[in-house]
Amino acid sequence: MPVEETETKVILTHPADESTSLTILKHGATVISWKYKGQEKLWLSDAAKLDGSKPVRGGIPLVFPIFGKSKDEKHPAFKLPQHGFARNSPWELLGQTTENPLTVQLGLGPEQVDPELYKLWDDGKNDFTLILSVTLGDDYLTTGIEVENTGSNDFEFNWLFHTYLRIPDVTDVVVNNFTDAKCYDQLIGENYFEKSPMISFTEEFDRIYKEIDSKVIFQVVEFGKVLTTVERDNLPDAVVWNPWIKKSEGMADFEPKDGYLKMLCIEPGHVNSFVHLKAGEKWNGKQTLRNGGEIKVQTNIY
Ligand SMILES: O=P(O)(O)OC[C@H]1O[C@@H](O)[C@H](O)[C@@H](O)[C@@H]1O
Repeated sequence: MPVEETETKVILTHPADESTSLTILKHGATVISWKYKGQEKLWLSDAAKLDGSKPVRGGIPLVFPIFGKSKDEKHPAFKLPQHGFARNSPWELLGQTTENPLTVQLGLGPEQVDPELYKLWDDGKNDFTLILSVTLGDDYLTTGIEVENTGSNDFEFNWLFHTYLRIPDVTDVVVNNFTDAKCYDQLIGENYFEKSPMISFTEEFDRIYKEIDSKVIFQVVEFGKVLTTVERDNLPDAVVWNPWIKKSEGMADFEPKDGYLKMLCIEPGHVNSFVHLKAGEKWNGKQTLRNGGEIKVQTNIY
């Protein structure tokens, strides 16, 4: 069976190769595993809560309608917890949409969100439908989101795929194609242009790269070999995050404590500015993670 549904999960198995599969937890519609030919490509904490009591520490949590915590008291999302409520709500499997490549959709509307949480966004005034499409390709995983404003008032939101990539050792990898991109470094609170030809990791890392053209891809490269390629559609920003030693120690659901060496978050999103969505309108964004790839060097100067 290419698509199997249990009470808490949806499992997709590639019809031509059962060693290629993925698992989606209905809680948060979080993809918690993507195996390409038997090799796990996503990082999931050993202490991740998979029972719906917390957002999942690992896989691909979904960030909506706010990235981080709003600092603007007057903003409609000010009262929401960090990263909003999509990653912390029970999504529903809508069904399989295509056989080749294998695609399923999951949906979320206000009625599924904890009412106490939903109320914190603009006093519960915003009516929306989220549809997540998850595709398991031969050597890729695509997650696409459609946000529809089904209400009568306009609203604004951030979207982000908080993707935790599993890697052999973060100190051995570099990531390309952020060179000359605008960047906000969350650790020092400063804006600058990224100047490194490749970014590398030797300490805590938390940067928002902004307004990067859709045709620019990001690649995680280990000793000259591409491990994973990240492609984006209509998601201009990308957060790159590694908690390193101290921050990992402070997260109860982060295990093992040296797990930061085995993970790197590359998070395509629309977070530098809000998407303004008029009543009745729809917005779409998409990321594709591809196993391997040829090294491609691109610039952010146009
Ligand atoms: O602990 P959370 O809410 O899952 O967030 C994890 C990280 O998410 C990243 O996207 C942020 O840039 C970090 O600042 C944050 O620490």
